[in-house]
Amino acid sequence: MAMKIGVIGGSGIYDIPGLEEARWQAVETPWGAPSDEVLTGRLDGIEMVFLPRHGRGHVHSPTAVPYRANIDALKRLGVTDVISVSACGSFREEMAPGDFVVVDQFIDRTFAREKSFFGTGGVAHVSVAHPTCARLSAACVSAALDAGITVHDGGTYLAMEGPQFSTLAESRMYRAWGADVIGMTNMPEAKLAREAELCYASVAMVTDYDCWHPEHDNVDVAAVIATLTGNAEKARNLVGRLPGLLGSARAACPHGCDHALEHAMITAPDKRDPALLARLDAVAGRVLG
Ligand SMILES: CSC[C@H]1O[C@H](OP(=O)(O)O)[C@H](O)[C@@H]1O
Ligand SMILES: Nc1ncnc2[nH]cnc12
Repeated sequence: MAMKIGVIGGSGIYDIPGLEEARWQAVETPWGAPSDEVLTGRLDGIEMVFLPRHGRGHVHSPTAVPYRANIDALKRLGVTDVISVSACGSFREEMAPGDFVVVDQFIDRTFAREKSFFGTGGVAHVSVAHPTCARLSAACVSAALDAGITVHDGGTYLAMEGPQFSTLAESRMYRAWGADVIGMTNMPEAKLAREAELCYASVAMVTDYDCWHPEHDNVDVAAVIATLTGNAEKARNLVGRLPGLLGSARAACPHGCDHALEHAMITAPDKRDPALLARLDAVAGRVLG
């Protein structure tokens, strides 16, 4: 199978320059419109699809990002591996602004979003014990090291609803829970990628110390943007190295991301809702036949 890399760009990352035959194109999905048109093209001979999570011009709030449409659109376009690039706050002294964290765990505190492609008439339960792909994450760590970025291999990302930043009590509590970084978007994105049988890795770029650190100012958008200006360049450098590391011929995922739905559907075939099955054509077509 051919490798096709999808990149979801977060705050401060609204395009990726340097794609060959780059073209912005609209994609329709049964879950509505994605955040924006997608940018398709090739990098070092590998097909790439880029999607700005909040839309160009940062239109969608974290709650309003159409997560299901975004993941469906990438799947529909034949993407096999998704790299999420996000801004985040840090709960650890040693994870400093400017550092990257290749996240491997999440605590999902979001509550106002559609979190699954499945539902009445088509119930499925996938495992998210290991919510990111270890193979793809390892490639991101290598790409970051090659690019001279200070990168932390693994970390727990707390996904909050927002759009307001955390209170001091929340920030202290999340630290005590063992969270390493905080953001507003990687959930339900990671869960939906798993349901769609896509390998998913999350590169979180530290922009601030949230509000827990006695020697740093409380986070605000100006601080995030100031750090992001440098981080965005680093992120593009990282992404530019991925085609060389991943290669064009893709072996099946050794961790089973691309077979996550194998034993997940529990609704009896004669009880399934044809309308829902139709919407699942791209996401679950492999198992629904
Ligand atoms: C602009 S500060 C808060 C905003 O930034 C992060 O966005 P993303 O995860 O898409 O990079 C954070 O999650 C909030 O949405
Ligand atoms: N401290 C923070 N909390 C939530 N989302 C963020 N994105 C960047 N910094 C953040």
